[in-house]
Amino acid sequence: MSAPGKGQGDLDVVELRHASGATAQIYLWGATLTSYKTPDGTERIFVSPGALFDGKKAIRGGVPLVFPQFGQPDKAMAQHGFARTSFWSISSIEDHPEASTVILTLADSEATRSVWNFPFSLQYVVSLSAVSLNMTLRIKNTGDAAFPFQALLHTYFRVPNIQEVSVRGLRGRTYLDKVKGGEKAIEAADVELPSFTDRVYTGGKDVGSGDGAKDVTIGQRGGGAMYAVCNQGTIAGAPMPIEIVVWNPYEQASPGDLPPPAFKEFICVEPGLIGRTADDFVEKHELPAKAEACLSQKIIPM
Ligand SMILES: O=P(O)(O)OC[C@H]1O[C@@H](O)[C@H](O)[C@@H](O)[C@@H]1O
Repeated sequence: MSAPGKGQGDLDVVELRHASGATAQIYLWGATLTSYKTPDGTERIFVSPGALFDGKKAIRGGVPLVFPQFGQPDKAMAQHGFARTSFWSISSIEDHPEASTVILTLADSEATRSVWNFPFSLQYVVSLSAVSLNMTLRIKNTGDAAFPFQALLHTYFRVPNIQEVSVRGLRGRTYLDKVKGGEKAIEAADVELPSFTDRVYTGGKDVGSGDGAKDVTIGQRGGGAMYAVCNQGTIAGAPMPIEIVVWNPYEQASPGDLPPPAFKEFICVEPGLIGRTADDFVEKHELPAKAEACLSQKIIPM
């Protein structure tokens, strides 16, 4: 039976337990998913051994939610926004034969309005089945005027060794290389990460067509896939191209709460609604008054 409980630092968590034996754990602090185990008991998500569970700093690892900004274009707001450093509320926890599901919510408050003055409500649906984990962030503009926003699911996938990982499905897409000062290039091959990597892949023309072309797989170089990942997004009902951030800091850029060599054990592959045009991340998306945006990632461990 899925249920709320207590996690590290005495923080509130929801434990999802599906009848198949699959489990997941989501902290109300940041609505951060910190564990996803398949029915065989294998952990699929990485959390840093240096992660803080103090209700102050974002949890390093898991699946932090990035909203309403990516990075820090607006210096008055924290990097990656406030969703990952807010206390969320439980709306429902349900166990059904096909899936166990939790719904968490967050709405604007004095604290959020002081850094981003828009009314909104977020709903985060995490659904665990025998074969997959599905995370969907719904963003509702509850106000009377459109607002600009960005959103990502900042997933830290657990991998045996970052140096042996390759990401398939991004070939042919333009990317912005943050390690090279924002230089643009077209991806010619499967993505490998032999060193510090921080790239934003644009949503290709094929992306969002609903034909499965948006799928990305994470696997061993020259070997089999470890994860099939399906990323989708809509704004006001219209399918959107989904950008994908691929990040691993190696030792060079590991932050303080990620003590080396912990970087070896994950790859971030983060679907996002980042920029309004396919190759421009400067102009944010707009969510019209009363409209809803939706961003989801489905993970199928192989
Ligand atoms: O340290 P943070 O705020 O969690 O961010 C981690 C990384 O998140 C990625 O999404 C960004 O592309 C990186 O530039 C950033 O360093």
